[in-house]
Amino acid sequence: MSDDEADPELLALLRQHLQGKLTINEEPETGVLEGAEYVYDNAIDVAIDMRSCKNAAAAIYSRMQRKQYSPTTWSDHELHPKAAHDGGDADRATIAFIFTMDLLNFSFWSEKPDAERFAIEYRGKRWTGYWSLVAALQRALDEGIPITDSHFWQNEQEFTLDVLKRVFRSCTDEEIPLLHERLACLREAGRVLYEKYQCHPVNLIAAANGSAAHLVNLLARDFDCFRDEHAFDGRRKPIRILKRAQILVADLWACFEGEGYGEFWDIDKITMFADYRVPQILNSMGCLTYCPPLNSAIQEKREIPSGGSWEVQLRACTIWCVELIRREIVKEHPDSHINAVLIDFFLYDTIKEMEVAGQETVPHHRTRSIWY
Ligand SMILES: Nc1nc2c(c(CN[C@H]3C=C[C@H](O)[C@@H]3O)cn2[C@@H]2O[C@H](COP(=O)(O)O)[C@@H](O)[C@H]2O)c(=O)[nH]1
Repeated sequence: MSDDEADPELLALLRQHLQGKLTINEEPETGVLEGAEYVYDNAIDVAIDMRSCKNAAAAIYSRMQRKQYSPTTWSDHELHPKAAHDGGDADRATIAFIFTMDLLNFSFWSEKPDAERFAIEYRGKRWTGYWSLVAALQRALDEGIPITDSHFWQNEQEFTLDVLKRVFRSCTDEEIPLLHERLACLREAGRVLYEKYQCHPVNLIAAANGSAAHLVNLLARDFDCFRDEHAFDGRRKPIRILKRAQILVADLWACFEGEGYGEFWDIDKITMFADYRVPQILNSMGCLTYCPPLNSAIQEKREIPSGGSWEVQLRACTIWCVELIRREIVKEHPDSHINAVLIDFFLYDTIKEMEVAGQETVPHHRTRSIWY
């Protein structure tokens, strides 16, 4: 066959595709990692130190091994719901809990001293930060408030701002940040679940056909409050961070231990979750470094605008930094089942242990938004 004659088999495939008879199995992609690398390549205020990343990879791997870190670690936390693994009503309730939790999983940081910051009293303990959210939801359910029911979220007579205030009532004088925004997230989610998913997030999972990336894309497509993407540096396409959409998929995967409602064949496509804690520990390990003005803003606990160049560079470079650490671990330990989700969970839990032990060496950055 001369060079200018096309391969007849390829022509036949192309003809079938054009006639819609052939669906080339396009693997869903979220685009998060592509955007993170683009920002890293164009960042001037945030940098990644490769030597520190190599050292961090070795330290993280050995500590994860020692702690036998796995998806089951998620359920070890006393406040997290436990999967029944039978696909019945209990598991549906767990899905509704995790969906509600990750709708509201943002912005708990406070400038007040520990004794005065927003805190939830539950099961005889004071919970702050992310755990205050989980405690508040568990307490509401114990008190008969159907806070995880999407019908309730849409009922403006029954579910008022005052009811949400009660759900998040603090044992200090400080209220939970962004209370109105949290109500708006629940109202929107209730409407979308009613319009598209027969009022329950279990139908969202079904629509994803076992793909983590597809579920993330459905969340970003259908819910404004999950569409965590931002303009950067004049680039035509926004940078997709999708932190709460991704952590929702990861929490389902971890809670159900990769089975049943937590089974995603492409879970390794999920990146770390760009919050305000993981950048903090990566900065303290020397992996992530900032230009002097940004570093001063963080050290002096000045607020950094949501969606601004500094903040997008910080979040995207954190995603890329964890990806480099993941690649380093996989290169040194090809048989390890470590993915970005487990590295992220491990880093978050580690910085929280450091916080409790008073061992934080650098502050986390302060941005107030519904994205993280
Ligand atoms: N990247 C990342 N960010 C995470 C988490 C979690 C909790 N995940 C649990 C599930 C499995 C893990 O083992 C954890 O036990 C919360 N956050 C975010 O941090 C911030 C809260 O910080 P603070 O106010 O100090 O509690 C806020 O943006 C919140 O969305 C995580 O895992 N990864």
